[in-house]
Amino acid sequence: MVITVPATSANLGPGFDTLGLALNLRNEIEIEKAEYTTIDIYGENAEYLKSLKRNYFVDIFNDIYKNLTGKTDSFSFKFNNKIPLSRGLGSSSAVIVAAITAAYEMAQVPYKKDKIINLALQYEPHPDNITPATLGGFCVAKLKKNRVYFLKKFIPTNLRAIIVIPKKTVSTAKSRSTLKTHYPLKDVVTNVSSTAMITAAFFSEKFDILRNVVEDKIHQENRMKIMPELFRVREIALREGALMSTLSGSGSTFFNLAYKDDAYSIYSSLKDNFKDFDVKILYFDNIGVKVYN
Ligand SMILES: Nc1ncnc2c1ncn2[C@@H]1O[C@H](COP(=O)(O)OP(=O)(O)O)[C@@H](O)[C@H]1O
Ligand SMILES: N[C@@H](CCOP(=O)(O)O)C(=O)O
Repeated sequence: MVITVPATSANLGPGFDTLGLALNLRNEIEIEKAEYTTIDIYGENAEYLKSLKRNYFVDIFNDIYKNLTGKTDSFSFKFNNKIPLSRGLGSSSAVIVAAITAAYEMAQVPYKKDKIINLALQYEPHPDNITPATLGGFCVAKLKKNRVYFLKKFIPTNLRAIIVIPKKTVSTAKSRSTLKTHYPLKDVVTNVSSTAMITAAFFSEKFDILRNVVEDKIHQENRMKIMPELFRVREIALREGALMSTLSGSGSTFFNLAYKDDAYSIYSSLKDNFKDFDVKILYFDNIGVKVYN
């Protein structure tokens, strides 16, 4: 069995722990029953992942598989990773969602994708990566009494993502611990209104308005201070015609949304100005986690 899962860009600026979308940059995992467990890792951060005593995917897969079957069978795992770790592209969510889905598939227990999302919460307590990683598209998600409520919108094919990936890693957990717990009412209103406008823009496909309504007062400026170059990334992207330019998740990646006809000029300007960063033009993913038997 082969399972693939997309990278995700969460928050989209003001939509902290709420908004996220899926990118066509996918991890691929090949799993077969075996006489004894083997793990082969290729692609992004392969040497680091091979150096770890435990594998996050295998641990989650075995947990869920044992809960479903009562057994601890052996499997061969072959990872071909395209999502860089700890760069704000939802690598941990991709692992969680793929591992849970794979366990259900190998256990041959029927499931719906909302089951995957709600089970993933036990490993990642914010739904803004796990929801688009599971469903694809643009997702708005709310956590209430340990259950995720979500809506998904297909992202039209005339849009592109231009992502700027610094070498610097950011641990999401550590980054979250630095955030304030109390905010002035005016800042809260800024985030509420901006998040509502972004959601409405995606659902109505009225994207031009994004140039004027994306503001965040909760986390971005604080997080971007660890890499001041990111303020310049945003300035150049918006100058070159990006519809919105936001920190991707907890960072360090910056996410830029553009019409496909504007994407290359934004890409070129960013590539010319940030030679040490990896800059990519990506299609969006509207499928989410996918299984090929
Ligand atoms: N492909 C992978 N295989 C195994 N573990 C992974 C993989 N991708 C991510 N992880 C785990 O998730 C951690 C990164 O999670 P996190 O700090 O939330 O970064 P991100 O912003 O990419 O989600 C890694 O340190 C590793 O423990
Ligand atoms: N809402 C979360 C999103 C984290 O995304 P990641 O891709 O950095 O894991 C947060 O802002 O902490």
